[in-house]
Amino acid sequence: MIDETAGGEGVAGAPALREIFAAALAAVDPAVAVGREAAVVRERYRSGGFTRLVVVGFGKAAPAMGRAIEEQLGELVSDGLLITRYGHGGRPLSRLACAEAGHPLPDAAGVAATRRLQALVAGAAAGTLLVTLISGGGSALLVAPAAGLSLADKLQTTALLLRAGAAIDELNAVRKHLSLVKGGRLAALARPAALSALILSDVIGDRLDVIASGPTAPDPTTYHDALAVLDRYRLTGQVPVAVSAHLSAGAAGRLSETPKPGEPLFAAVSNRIIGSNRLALAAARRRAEQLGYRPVIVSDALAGEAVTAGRWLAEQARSFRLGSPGTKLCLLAGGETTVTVTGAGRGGRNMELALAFAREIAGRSGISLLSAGTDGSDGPTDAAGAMADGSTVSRAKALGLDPVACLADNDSYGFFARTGGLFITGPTGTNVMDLQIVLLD
Ligand SMILES: O=C(O)[C@H](O)CO
Repeated sequence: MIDETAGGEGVAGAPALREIFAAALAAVDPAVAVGREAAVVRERYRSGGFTRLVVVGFGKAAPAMGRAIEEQLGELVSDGLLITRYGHGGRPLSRLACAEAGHPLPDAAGVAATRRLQALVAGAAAGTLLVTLISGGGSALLVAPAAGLSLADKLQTTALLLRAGAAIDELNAVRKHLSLVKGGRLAALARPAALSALILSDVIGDRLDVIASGPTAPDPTTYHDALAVLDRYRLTGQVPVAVSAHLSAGAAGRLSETPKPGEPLFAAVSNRIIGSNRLALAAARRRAEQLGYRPVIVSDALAGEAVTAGRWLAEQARSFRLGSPGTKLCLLAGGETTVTVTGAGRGGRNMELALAFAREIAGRSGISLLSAGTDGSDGPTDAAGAMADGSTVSRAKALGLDPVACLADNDSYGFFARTGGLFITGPTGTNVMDLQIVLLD
């Protein structure tokens, strides 16, 4: 998946950090993950007596997943459409069409592509198996505003929630109740066809109803929950009038709810998580062991401010070092942190975490860290993340760089670009959040 990585020069553990990260990524390569499931889909198709196989997909990994389906099940595929982010389509597919659209904010191209996808799904008759490929970013890319709402209404609501710092389950509880396809409604549209969803999870806890706003999963949330989210972030009076009117009408029972757990329509739906951060962590653990480290997964749900997470990881490193002197250890964490931007610099959550970590371990030998996004991008930069060790801060100071000032300015990219810690992979084709690898040599 990644042929070559660059960066991390001067960081003591860089070669092992790179190897462990590459092993984690290989385990969640969409082609490998879809390949593992292809036999299950083929068997369902055969034993269920299906006569047509239609493929739809949406998310950042949709093209890679679609390509794997073509390779494994190509002769069965009658039709299909994928929707991905601008610039992520890659080389043309042979049986599936691929449309590109706006992400993280949806756009008119997304609405148009979703209309085509809805037509394909609604037209699937009994005897059709609809293979649905779902990955992170799906909420923005599969976009069909509910009746009475416009794309602008959805855009404004999403932007307000993102800026207010709403968690992904909260954001998606609202999105599900403003949509014709999210929150299980795509599965409803597919009836009487049967549906097999293959899902690459990019959310902590792998909740089916949260990943890409759960278009094929039962939705445990309600219009009341969506209104409660707006209330929690004091956005009730700020979202467009059409949005609050829609949610209030739903809460008053005047609109149909999203399909709920236990509804008969889900009897024909199989939702399978084929790749996740936990799977990546498990592969990282195996590779670390092969390299002679004792691996410890210290968190599979690392969230909150990146700086706080970086300090916490440094604290873990110090206490594991104290508790097991002389043992080669590999501490592993996974999840997705956030950055509250107050400065004018460039950076991303992984680089910011690594900078905070570097400050805490400054001057110590035998500790190194890699923090990186599995999709190969960290914030609006060309880096996946950064590496740091006990010499990072002194290298920075020798260059006249002040780590505290860089952190205050959210300029972690500038910091690591000059100290040599940037970790660059290019787009990896997958997305299962972030990984942190700490080596204690
Ligand atoms: O699309 C989304 O909703 C996020 O990437 C979480 O899956």
